Amino acid sequence: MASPQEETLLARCEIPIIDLAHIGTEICPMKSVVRRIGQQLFAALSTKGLALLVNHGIAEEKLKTVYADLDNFCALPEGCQAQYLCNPVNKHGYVRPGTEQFDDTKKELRHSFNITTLSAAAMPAQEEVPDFPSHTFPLAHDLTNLSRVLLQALASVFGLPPSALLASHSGMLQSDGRNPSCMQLLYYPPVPPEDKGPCCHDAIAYTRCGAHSDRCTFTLVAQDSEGGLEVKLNGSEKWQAVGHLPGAILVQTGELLGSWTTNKLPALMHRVVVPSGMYARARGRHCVAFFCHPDKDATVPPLIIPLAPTPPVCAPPHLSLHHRLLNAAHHIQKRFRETYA
Ligand SMILES: O=C(O)CCC(=O)C(=O)O
Ligand SMILES: [Fe+2]
Repeated sequence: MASPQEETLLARCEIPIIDLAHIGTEICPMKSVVRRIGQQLFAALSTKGLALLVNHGIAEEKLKTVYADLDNFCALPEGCQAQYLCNPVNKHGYVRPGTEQFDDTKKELRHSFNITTLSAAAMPAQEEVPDFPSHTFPLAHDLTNLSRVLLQALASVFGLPPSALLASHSGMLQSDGRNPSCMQLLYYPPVPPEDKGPCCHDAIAYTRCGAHSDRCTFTLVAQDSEGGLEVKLNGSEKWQAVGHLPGAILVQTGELLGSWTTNKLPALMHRVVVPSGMYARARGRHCVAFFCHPDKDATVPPLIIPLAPTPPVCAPPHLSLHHRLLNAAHHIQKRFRETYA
């Protein structure tokens, strides 16, 4: 389980919770609800960098099925997994532990299966992971639709027509190479027993995911109850455990939203640490992260940033003025080169 309840941001009521009930559909959302969500999202992302979404309509069962499928994939022989290794061009496929490193000082224990194209031919065969595409593709559609709702909500708060940010993110998971959005299935295996834990000086340094901010507009994160996700809230240098609200989906600010808003909505620094408890270390953790990206050729219309009291903000070190001048595609290519071995 997560670290003791009182130690998490959630238990201290420090994470804004946004209720998406009565939103309507992604094609025809209720204008007044979209406006309210936009205001709540802006307040949450400008002051904290993250929010929890509830009543989003994505059934927990769908996530659990996908977590089980990923377990099955990770249990396949290496030779079989090798057929599905991540394609360097479209980034679709399996990434072995240690291949994508955010922290060079530790070994990162993480399997990921990236879904960037909804083509059954690019997925493990039926005899390897039964029904993998029919379990994952509907979830990818749901997360794309949820992202579209949030893009409309953000457009409303930035004084833009509802379709403005949808237009710059029109290629999400369209499988035509126009847009790098990705649904990433993550499995963090149990910590090897030779890693003695934080109290031992000669411990082998493992972690689950090193500190970073995401290179997208925003990220949606669904996780199991194992815990380990930590964040630095906007303006703070302290790592704090997020905690787990069953059924909720986290939204966290990515680097592009940070740069478009001149850091009024700064990218959230986050990491996933190995748990300290012996039993928790012996269990794996599952997560689905949906990285919502703009189209590669997108230009974002000028945003009217609402006046909101925001605490002083620390930009992540890699967000320089030079970075803000790069277009979306350059930015993403540069960050992939930095993190993929
Ligand atoms: O596992 C998580 O909760 C977050 C993973 C993550 O930050 C990432 O893959 O970018
Ligand atoms: Fe991340």
